[in-house]
Amino acid sequence: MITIDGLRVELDRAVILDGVALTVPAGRMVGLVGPNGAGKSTLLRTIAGLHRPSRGRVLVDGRPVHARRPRELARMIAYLPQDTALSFPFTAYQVTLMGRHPHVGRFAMESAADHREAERAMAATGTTHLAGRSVATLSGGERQLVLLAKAIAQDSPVLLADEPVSALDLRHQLDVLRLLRACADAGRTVLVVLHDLNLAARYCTELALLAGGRVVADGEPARVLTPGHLADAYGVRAVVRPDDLTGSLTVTTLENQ
Ligand SMILES: Nc1ncnc2c1ncn2[C@@H]1O[C@H](COP(=O)(O)OP(=O)(O)OP(=O)(O)O)[C@@H](O)[C@H]1O
Repeated sequence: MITIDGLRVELDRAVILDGVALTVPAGRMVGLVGPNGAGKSTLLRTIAGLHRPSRGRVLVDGRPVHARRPRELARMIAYLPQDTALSFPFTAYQVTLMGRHPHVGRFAMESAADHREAERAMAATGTTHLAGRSVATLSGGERQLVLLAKAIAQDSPVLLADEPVSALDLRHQLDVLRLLRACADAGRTVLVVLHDLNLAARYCTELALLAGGRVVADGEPARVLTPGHLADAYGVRAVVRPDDLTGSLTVTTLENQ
């Protein structure tokens, strides 16, 4: 579904990503992990068509993202940004319903089916009780969940989420990652930026570890989360062990190198 090859992205004449290659088939949930400033958000934004590669290519469903018209791209890709600040006083329901816009005719109103999708997305993200609230008055976590509802309502084959659990409590973190994984299991392609390596190992089918604008390692969590890769990428000493309870890997950091 997503093919990235020899990707170089420059912003304000600085090279942010270089030589990035990544292939993500449908039905996978890939966690983008790596230190601050590694280029994770830039990579997600480039796949979303918001940055233009200076070299290489980003194909979604076989076509370069930049060759697609915005509306067509919005039907292919839902993008949940890291910054969830919303300055307009729309209600949470109106914001969620905006996820349906790529599917609504130019001068048409949302159909009953669009409303049903929005309601379903709010139920799936546990935000139904916020429907009538102005998004300007929501807490950071509530806003993050409503923007996820909007992305889910968009019902696109590709879902890109930049740190979707950064403002969430323990319970909501699990709910959201379970929901994203269910989207992948249902055949969507999910790319998610996460800082919590334990959650990433538990919920993602694959990981891509970025550092300094390059992919240090990618593949199954056990291939990526090795002490050597973590030392290279983060400059920390870490122990990686299987967790008896979850069955996935856990990373314990010992100290900075
Ligand atoms: N418009 C820009 N002009 C110049 N440099 C930029 C621009 N946008 C981002 N950068 C730089 O690119 C690098 C990668 O940024 P990016 O936001 O992709 O990192 P990240 O891995 O998502 O980091 P974090 O985990 O802190 O969110 C950073 O050093 C950042 O300062």
